[in-house]
Amino acid sequence: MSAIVQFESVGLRYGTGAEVLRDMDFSLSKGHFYFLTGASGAGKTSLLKLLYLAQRPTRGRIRLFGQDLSDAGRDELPSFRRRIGVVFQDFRLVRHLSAFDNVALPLRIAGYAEEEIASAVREILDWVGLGDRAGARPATLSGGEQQRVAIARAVITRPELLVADEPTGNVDADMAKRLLHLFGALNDLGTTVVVATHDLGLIASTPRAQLMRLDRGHLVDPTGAFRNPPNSERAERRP
Ligand SMILES: Nc1ncnc2c1ncn2[C@@H]1O[C@H](COP(=O)(O)OP(=O)(O)OP(=O)(O)O)[C@@H](O)[C@H]1O
Repeated sequence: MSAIVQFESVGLRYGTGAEVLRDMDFSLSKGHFYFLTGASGAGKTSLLKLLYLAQRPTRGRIRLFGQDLSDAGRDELPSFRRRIGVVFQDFRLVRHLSAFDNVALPLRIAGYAEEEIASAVREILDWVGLGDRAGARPATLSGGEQQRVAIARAVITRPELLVADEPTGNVDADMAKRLLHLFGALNDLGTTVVVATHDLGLIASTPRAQLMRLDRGHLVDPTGAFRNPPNSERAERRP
């Protein structure tokens, strides 16, 4: 199985502070499903930012889709970003656009026909249980509803890599399961999924997923970290 992401001796610091990520050496296999866990402040969001190219590492090398990012110029980054779907912790919906238009945005940018966009957006909004709120602006939606719009927007293009930061933090357990099912369906279509979460129940209910655990900026047990649950025999048998 080929790697979609490779980190080699990667470190990240903000400004002149101490490194918040250090000695990151790992690779993610194409088409796999990963959970990223760790205490608050361990560096999960920072690691995801490196994955969706909102931050560059302060040392080391990252290869994404087989290309070394240190060789990529700023003008090349948008073409990488188009291949990545992101669910931000704070949603980042466009305030003056309806739920429908927020979800449609990536397809419009990619130049799809309006007819195609309409059916795709309706389908995904139904999936996340917001079929009847398509015309609502973000300010009139609850936190959980906004989160579901953000998820719909991130998955609508069937990205090669989906990166989600606490995507079920604002929804109830039933909706969390449903959203995980959606991520699973996308994963079945070949998308590599990386989900940062504190929700151990979610992890336990997703046996296909592998586990990455961060402890104060360090990936714990890089050789054994990619198992769910860690060190189980079942996980050992994965290809
Ligand atoms: N823009 C920034 N400037 C300076 N320090 C930052 C910045 N963003 C994060 N940090 C610091 O980096 C460390 C890791 O933060 P990060 O947000 O990646 O952790 P996290 O595991 O996602 O936490 P949480 O679960 O609370 O979201 C923390 O010590 C944090 O204070």
